[in-house]
Amino acid sequence: MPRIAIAGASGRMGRMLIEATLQTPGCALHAALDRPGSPALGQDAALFLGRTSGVPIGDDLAALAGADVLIDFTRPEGTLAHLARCRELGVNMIIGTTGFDEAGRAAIEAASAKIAIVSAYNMSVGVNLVFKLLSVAAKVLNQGYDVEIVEMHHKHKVDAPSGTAIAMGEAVARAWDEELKEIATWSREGITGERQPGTIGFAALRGGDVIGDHTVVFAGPGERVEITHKASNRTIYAQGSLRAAQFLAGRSHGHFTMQDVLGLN
Ligand SMILES: NC(=O)C1=CN([C@@H]2O[C@H](COP(=O)(O)OP(=O)(O)OC[C@H]3O[C@@H](n4cnc5c(N)ncnc54)[C@H](OP(=O)(O)O)[C@@H]3O)[C@@H](O)[C@H]2O)C=CC1
Ligand SMILES: O=C(O)C1=N[C@H](C(=O)O)C[C@H](O)C1
Repeated sequence: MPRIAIAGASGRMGRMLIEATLQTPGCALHAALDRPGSPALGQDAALFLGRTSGVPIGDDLAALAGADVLIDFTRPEGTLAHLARCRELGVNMIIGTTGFDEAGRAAIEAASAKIAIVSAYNMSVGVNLVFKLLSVAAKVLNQGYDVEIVEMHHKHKVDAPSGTAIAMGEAVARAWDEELKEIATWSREGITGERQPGTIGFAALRGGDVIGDHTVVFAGPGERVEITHKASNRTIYAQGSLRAAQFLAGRSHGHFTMQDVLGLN
């Protein structure tokens, strides 16, 4: 039975994860964390569900001791602080946070020599299937097709483009034997000149309560292929995270993705 700690306990994803953990037979809620100064500190982690779990929300990372896995959907700086403590304590991690820079990604990779980590910019089954579809589409539509990635999220999202959009761009770039950072056009404004062939364009829309929509457009001569995923409930990310926690049970180290968890690799 994985003993699960959850970071960002009062956040949008933290709450979904607490609910899913409490509802999943074989999973136990071990600790709930939020940042120092959070108004949620001291509350029962399940208060928002109108029930009690016996686990108060705290900011002391010592509460991680004895957990099998920390599920972390917070911010890069929070996740990296949690990563350091998990590494010391030998607690595995599921990382859903987006917006890491290269140094952050390298820190996660380095920590995976000591603890087992699943990190993924999108934990849903559907998006992970889309990564596969994109790889096939990009191999077929590899000449004369312009790729544009459009995403829309709720008005509270702080990073752009979304981690998922970046991962979709990476799936296309990989299929073309390219590095995304060499061929990405992250945004456009003003007199941009004509589109350069072989580039991947990104557009990020923000508004309302949109959970997460992503479309990859392959625009070619005389036709357009569009591959779209739309999230209508955050439970898809929580369920994927719990699958990842079960996947890590008994693993001591290594860096895995949701493709590994879902057997898509
Ligand atoms: N991989 C995936 O499948 C998904 C990834 N995400 C990603 O997960 C992250 C969280 O999203 P969401 O739940 O919507 O965000 P929220 O802002 O709703 O929740 C974030 C939580 O983390 C806390 N937090 C913020 N900064 C820190 C810090 N430095 N240390 C510790 N805790 C901190 C927040 O506390 P406070 O509110 O007090 O600041 C809050 O409780 C984002 O990066 C998002 O892109 C989201 C959905 C799916
Ligand atoms: O912030 C969100 O909400 C989401 N973030 C992830 C991302 O950046 O891709 C996953 C999902 O799209 C929701």
